[in-house]
Parts: sequence; structure tokens; C-alpha cells
Amino acid sequence: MDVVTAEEMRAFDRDTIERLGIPAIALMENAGRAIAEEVIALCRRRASEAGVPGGGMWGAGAGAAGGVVRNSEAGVPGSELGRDGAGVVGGEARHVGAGTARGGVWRNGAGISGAEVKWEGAGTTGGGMMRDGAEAAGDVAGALSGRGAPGFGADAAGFSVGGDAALTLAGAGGEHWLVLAGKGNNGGDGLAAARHLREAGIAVTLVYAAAPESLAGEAALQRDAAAAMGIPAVVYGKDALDLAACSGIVDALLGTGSAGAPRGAYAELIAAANASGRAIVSADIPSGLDADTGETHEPCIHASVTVCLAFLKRGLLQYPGAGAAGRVVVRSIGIPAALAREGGVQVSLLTPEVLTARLKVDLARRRSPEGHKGTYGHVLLAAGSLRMSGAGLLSARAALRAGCGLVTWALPEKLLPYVIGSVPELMLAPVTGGDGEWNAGTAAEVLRLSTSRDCTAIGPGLGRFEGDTEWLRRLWEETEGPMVIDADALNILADTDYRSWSRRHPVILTPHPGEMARLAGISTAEVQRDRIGLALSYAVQHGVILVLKGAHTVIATPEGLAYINITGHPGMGTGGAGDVLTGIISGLLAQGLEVDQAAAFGVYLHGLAGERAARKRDHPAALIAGDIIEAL
Ligand SMILES: NC(=O)C1=CN([C@@H]2O[C@H](COP(=O)(O)OP(=O)(O)OC[C@H]3O[C@@H](n4cnc5c(N)ncnc54)[C@H](O)[C@@H]3O)[C@@H](O)[C@H]2O)[C@H](O)CC1
Ligand SMILES: [K+]
Repeated sequence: MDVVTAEEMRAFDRDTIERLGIPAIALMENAGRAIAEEVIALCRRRASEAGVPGGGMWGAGAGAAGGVVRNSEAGVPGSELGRDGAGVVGGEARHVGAGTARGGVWRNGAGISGAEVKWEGAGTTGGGMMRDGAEAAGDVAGALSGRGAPGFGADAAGFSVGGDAALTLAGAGGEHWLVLAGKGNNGGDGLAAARHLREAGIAVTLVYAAAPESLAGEAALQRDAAAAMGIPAVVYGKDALDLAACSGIVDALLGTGSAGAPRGAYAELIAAANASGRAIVSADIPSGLDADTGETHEPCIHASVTVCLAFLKRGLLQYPGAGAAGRVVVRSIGIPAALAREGGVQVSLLTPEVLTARLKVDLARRRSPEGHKGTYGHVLLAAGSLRMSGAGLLSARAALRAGCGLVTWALPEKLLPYVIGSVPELMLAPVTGGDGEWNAGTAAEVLRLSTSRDCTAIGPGLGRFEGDTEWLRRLWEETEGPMVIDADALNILADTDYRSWSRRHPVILTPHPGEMARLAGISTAEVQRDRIGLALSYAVQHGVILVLKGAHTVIATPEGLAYINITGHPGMGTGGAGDVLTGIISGLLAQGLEVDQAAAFGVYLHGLAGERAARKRDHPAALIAGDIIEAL
């Protein structure tokens, strides 16, 4: 799945309209439908969670034709809102109960609109106007003939008609949604959605953030269509408004055209929507979110669901924005996905499909029946010190669990007696250093060890020592095979300009935000401000694979590509989890994966193992790094 910036989004929008000839209004209609479908899906989920039969919050029977539906459960008068000003003034909300007869061209079950209605079973196809929405979720033929829905056997001779299930909500009569509409196209999306919600029998009131006459282009067209349908509307600041007096809110205030912190009415509506306690469905992005960096301005919508249009936006994957979006659903609106590939989009969500199709990773990690430990490679690990011996053990064990054949752990000789037998599968290579700490004189020994290993990992529990920069430079320039640099080895790099160092084999750096801050010479807060942007620029400038750890780890490559991982668990914020990741990545490298494959797949597996390990604990806080290894 591609991940885009606001600018890329606008370019693909323009290309679709101008080159492919798809009218902008068509895209907006599709956006509106997608938003409405997700609102209806939320209503269904909410109703089923409330244990209300019939799929609707109030049950199919409650939707009496045109009747006033009171939703006593939520303490919110259902349809009275638009009638007597208990909530929203400015026109009456027309309440189309589920039972109200009205025509409507049915869409096929897949929810794909089309002029033709597909007749299941009868084998014939043809257009047709069908009865109202009461039977929408059921089977019209069955209802018409009074018999049950056609199954097999005696009833098979009849035919059935599927309805537009995605835009139908049993018990819709009790729902009343407010659509907060900005004056841009995000607002236009919301206005289009309002019509579809009305079609589903849901009462809707539009809340314009700006004077409706200030809308232009497609948004103005949507405004007029909504008015022509008699959808009630109020203007913020002119009409009385109580955002809590509804059953849900569509946030269509600001989208990718937003700049800076929300201002004026927009800011006030965002704050009021958050304060309402009502479920909020955001169009494209939560209003107040920076679509590129994930920065949340003050105020920013906290959505239950974000219906992201066409392509996933970078800001929805980066905290704090990722924490404001709720459940993110990416919906196609008619902009071809291929435009992202053709347009050179750099960032992908790290999914199994991306691992397979773009990184060519064999997720099954198939093994030859003739394989032996030599087949699966040999990791050299230069790590551990008297006070941090565990880091070496964790990395070494993780490499073995990741599937490599052999691991040699080079460690200060004084540690040896204490770790012998800790991991029987591990080979130990003591290097000289009397006091249990590393020293600059060990570079030659590590280099000698590296000549017969497939990759080298340096850093976990290493500590700092006199001459460590020159020590690392020798290893950087002279070790064979790919190298993984972590922990204190990263701090050594941060203290020097290593871009002058020569390197024949690729390098993976695995900093957490604090180590990244030191590497980039900025504050940790600045690192977190735009993780994707920073990781990409650093990886390209320094010619390394950069694994910027944290919630939604970013894997960036020297070629300017990035993958965003979303496996993992907050319980993984525990000492040693990074050492485990270093081991996993090294173990994959030893098995012959390329550096980008090993980094991305290693992060992905590390996160999955963390999720699995957390589930095994009574509380995820009890998760420790070793649990992650055992869950691989
Ligand atoms: N593929 C697409 O790009 C599609 C986009 N769609 C929707 O359109 C919006 C982007 O619309 P745009 O008109 O560019 O801007 P916005 O609607 O996001 O709002 C900008 C609007 O608000 C004013 N404004 C900007 N910043 C602020 C602020 N900080 N405070 C207050 N007001 C602000 C500004 O003056 C503009 O008037 C995209 O997100 C999609 O939802 C369609 O779906 C079609 C395809
Ligand atoms: K929005």
C-alpha cells in the first residue's frame, strides 16, 4: 500500500481529472459515498455491540415510516432533534423511516453502483426500480412473496434481488448525524456523504463552518444538491448548535488543503466536536492533523474512524497523528492506484504484500531439505560488556531464533566465565581486554573473526572506550559482508563525521529516537516531528539503511524508499527489545537476505513476535525482551 504526501495526493487528483478525464465531481461523489458507507458501518458496529437485534441501533421495527424515533438508550432524542430545536435549529430534519416507500435503483450486493440490477438465481439481468429500504438488508423477493428468503430446494425456482447493503442501515431512523463542512473540497466530500446518509434513512444536519455562499467549484455544487434535497443546514456562529445533540459527527472541515493550526470557526467546531463525546468520522484526515508529518495542531479532531481517500497519507502513520485517526480505512475514489507507482511514491506501508511484491521476501522462509547449519549463515556479534552482558546474549539468541545457522559472540574475555553455557547453541570468542570492557586493541581480532562470517553486528551492550572511534572505523572499512550497527556503536558514529569512511559492503543503522537525535545533531522532539522525512533524508545522505525505531518503525533506504511498519505492541518498550531486533536482522542477513529485505522483514517479524508475546502475559507491561525471542 502506497503512502503519500498531500502534494502527491493533489498531483494524482489533477492527473486523474486532466489526463484521464474523470470529472472532479465524480471523485467527490465517490468520496462522499465511501464516507457514508463507513458511517453506516460504524452505526452497525455500535448497534451490534449494544446487542440490538436487526443490525440497527433501534432494530428494524423501530424505524416506523416517518415516525419520530426516540433513542432512550443513548439519552439522546432521536429524530426530535430537527423538529423542535432540542438540538439543532434551522429547519426540520426530514425523517425518512426505513418503511417509507421511495424508489431507488438498487446496487448489486457488492455495493458497486451500476445501472443494472443483477438478479441472482433467475439468471436474468436488467435495470429496475425496487421498493424502499425496509427490505434492503433482507431479500426483496422473499418479502414480496411473503416467503422466507430463497434458499435451495423448493424456493430455488424464485429469484432474489440484492440491495445496496453498504448504504443501508436497519433502524436508521434513530440516527441523527451532523456533517461539519469546511469550505474546501473536504467539505464537499462531507456534503456528498450527507446525501448518501439521507438516502439510508439517517437524519442529517449540515453545519457550515463558513458562509455557504463562500463555497466554490465542486463543493458549491454539493452544497446546492444538499439544499435541493432539503437537507437541513445551519451556519456556525449564526445558528444555535449543540454538537452533543446528535448520534455522530462527520468531520469534513479540513483535509489535505489545510495549512497550520485550525483557525476561527474551524478551531471552535473541532474543539466542540471533541468535547461532544460523540463518535466522529473524519473525511480523509482528522481536521487539525498535518497530512505529511502527523503533527496534531491545537485543536485536532480525535476521530473514531478516518476514511482516508484514494491513498494513505503519511501523517496518519506518524504519531501523534496516528493516535488521533482512530480506525483508518483507505477507500478508493476512482484515482488509479497505479498512479502512485508511476509517480514514484517513495513510501509504502509494510504489509505482507509489500514484503512479497516489492521487497521480494519469501515470507514462508522455505528451507531446502538438504539444508545444514552452514546453509543458513554465520553471524559475528561484537557486543556486551561487564555491565551489559545481557545485551550480547539477547542479540545472539535472537539471531539464532531468526534462523541463522551459527552465531559467534565476540566478547571481552573477562565476561567469558559468566556466560559460558548461558546459550549452549552459541559460540563464544573472547577478545583481549583485562577489565571486561572493550578496548581499541581488539579491532584486529574482530576483523580476523569477521573473515569467516556472513555478517557482523556491532553495538548491543558495547559501552564506550578509549579509541572507540578508530576501532569502529577499522571495522566499518575492513569487515567483510553487511554490517548492523546498533546502540553504543551508533553513539560512536554520532561523535564523528563518518561520511568520509569508505565501505565496500552495505550498512544498517538501527537507532531509537534518542540515538537518531545524536546521529542527526537535533533534538529527540525534532526527530519525532517528521520521522519518515528525516529517515529518508538521512538514509540517502549517508548511504545507509536506516531503521528508525519506535511506534511505527521507519525503514529507509539509500535509494530513497521507505517502509512503515505497524506490527508491534506498546509492551515492547522494554530494555533489550532493540538488542533482539539487531539479532533478528543479523540472523536474516546471514541467511542471505539483502539489507533492505533483512531490515524490513526483521522489523516486521520483531513486531509480530512482540504482539504474540504480549498476548501471553496477563498484562503487556510484563513483557520483557526475552519473551520476544521466544515468540519468534
Ligand atoms: N484526490 C484528492 O486530492 C481529492 C481530494 N478531495 C478532498 O479534497 C480535500 C482537499 O481539499 P482542498 O479544497 O484542497 O482543501 P481542504 O478542503 O482541505 O480545506 C482547505 C480550506 O480550508 C481553509 N483552511 C486551510 N487551512 C486552514 C486552517 N488552518 N484553518 C482554517 N481554515 C483553513 C482554506 O482556505 C480552504 O478553503 C481532501 O482532503 C479530500 O477530502 C476530494 O475527495 C476529491 C479527491
Ligand atoms: K477532515
